[in-house]
Order: sequence, then C-alpha cells, then structure tokens
Amino acid sequence: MVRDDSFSADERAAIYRCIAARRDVRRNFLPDPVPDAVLARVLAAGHAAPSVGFLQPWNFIVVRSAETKAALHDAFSRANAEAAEMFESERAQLYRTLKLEGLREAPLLLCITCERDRAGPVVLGRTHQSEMDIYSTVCAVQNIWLAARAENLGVGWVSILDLADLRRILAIPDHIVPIALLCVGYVDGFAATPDLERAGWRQRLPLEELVFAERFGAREKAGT
Ligand SMILES: Cc1cc2c(cc1C)N(C[C@H](O)[C@H](O)[C@H](O)COP(=O)(O)O)c1[nH]c(=O)[nH]c(=O)c1N2
Repeated sequence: MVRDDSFSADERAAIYRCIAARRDVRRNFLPDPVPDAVLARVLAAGHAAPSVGFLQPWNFIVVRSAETKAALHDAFSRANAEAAEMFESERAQLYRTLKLEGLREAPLLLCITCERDRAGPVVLGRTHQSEMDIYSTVCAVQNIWLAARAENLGVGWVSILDLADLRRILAIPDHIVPIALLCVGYVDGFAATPDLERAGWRQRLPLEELVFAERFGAREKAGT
C-alpha cells in the first residue's frame, strides 16, 4: 500500500545504502571545514532520535580547538598504551598496528553526553530498566553517524579514553555522563568494509547464525 508518507523505492534504496556505506572513519580526513549548515543538519538528526519518555537527555559538545584535540589525543595515547597490554602477544602486536582514532586530524570532534536526571528521577519507560536514557543517547549517536554519512562526512567513535580525562578536558560535570566522542570531517573516500575486518581483527558474523526463532538459541527449522 502506498500512502503519502510511504517511502518510494528510491528513498528506501538510499536509506539502505546509507546504512551499508556508513563506516567508522579514523584516517584520511581532509582539512576542509564542515559548514555550519551541514553540522546543524547532522545535529538535528541526532536530536530527532527516539528517547525514553521523550527525555532527550543529550547534549552535543562541538570541539574545534587544536589545543583541546591535542589534550584528548594525549588521553587516548595513555589509554591506548594500557589497552595494548591487555591483549595476548600476537593480538597485541596487531593491535599496535591499528589506527584507532583521528582526534587531531578531524576538523571537528563531537562529544555526546547524557543528562540522566533531566526530568527528575521517575521517567516513563525507565522505571524498570535504568539504562534506557543511556541507550536513548546512543540512538542519537547512530542518527548522527548515518546523517553524517549522507552528508559524505566521515565519523569515527573513539572510546579508548579514560572517562575521567574526557570529563576534565571537556569540563563535563559529574551528573552528566559522556557517551561518545566522535571525530567528524570530510574524507577522501569510504572503505567498502570495516577497517578491523580488512586488518584481520574480526570478520562480520553470518546474520543467519544470529537470528533465533521464538526462544533464545533456537534455530528456525529448515524448510519453514
Ligand atoms: C560504541 C563504539 C565504540 C567504538 C567503536 C564503535 C562503537 C559502536 N569503534 C568502531 C568500530 O571498530 C567499528 O564500528 C567496527 O569495526 C565496524 O566497522 P564500521 O563501523 O562498520 O566501519 C571504534 N573504533 C576505533 O578505532 N576506536 C574506538 O575507540 C572505537 N570505539
């Protein structure tokens, strides 16, 4: 059934292409600035995300200062050295070859935060699952990621940082939870597959192995 608010076949194809062509991008950022109008659209996409009880718990910190980027990069370097030690020897060797951030190269960074008490302690939908405000903020991050891809902007999520460092560098108060730090900028191209897949770190799992029927672990019977 086609109604006025239905997606056309072309629109549908564009959405699926955006989902498939989104990548985590940490290298090859171009120095070109991100126009304010483009950034505004991307942030509006984040703000259009679903949120528990319509809490909209997010804030978006836009970082352009080279000094702040350098401080974040220092924090990354400290955490990354610790991280490398956590893997077994061969894995650690491969880990050290990976480029896991683009904090200094990206023209801008976005930190997305969650204010858990934005509407008081009792929130519709969070009464029995307390993490729902956090998950809502992650929905905003994903909207940003996809909107950025549609704008031909690369986005890389950098989580190899101590939260205390992130809080200190960006002056995030105690009652606000940092959720994501994203490197954002135009790039000279998007890889067809995840960097980690091409580096031999991990492969994409077959979808059919992840889908259960009726109960966790139960496979659809062949021929049904
Ligand atoms: C919550 C979270 C946190 C991180 C990531 C992702 C997500 C969802 N990813 C990116 C991750 O490695 C990447 O998404 C997968 O490898 C799949 O690649 P594509 O995103 O499909 O390109 C990521 N990558 C990286 O190089 N450094 C990092 O710190 C992180 N952190």
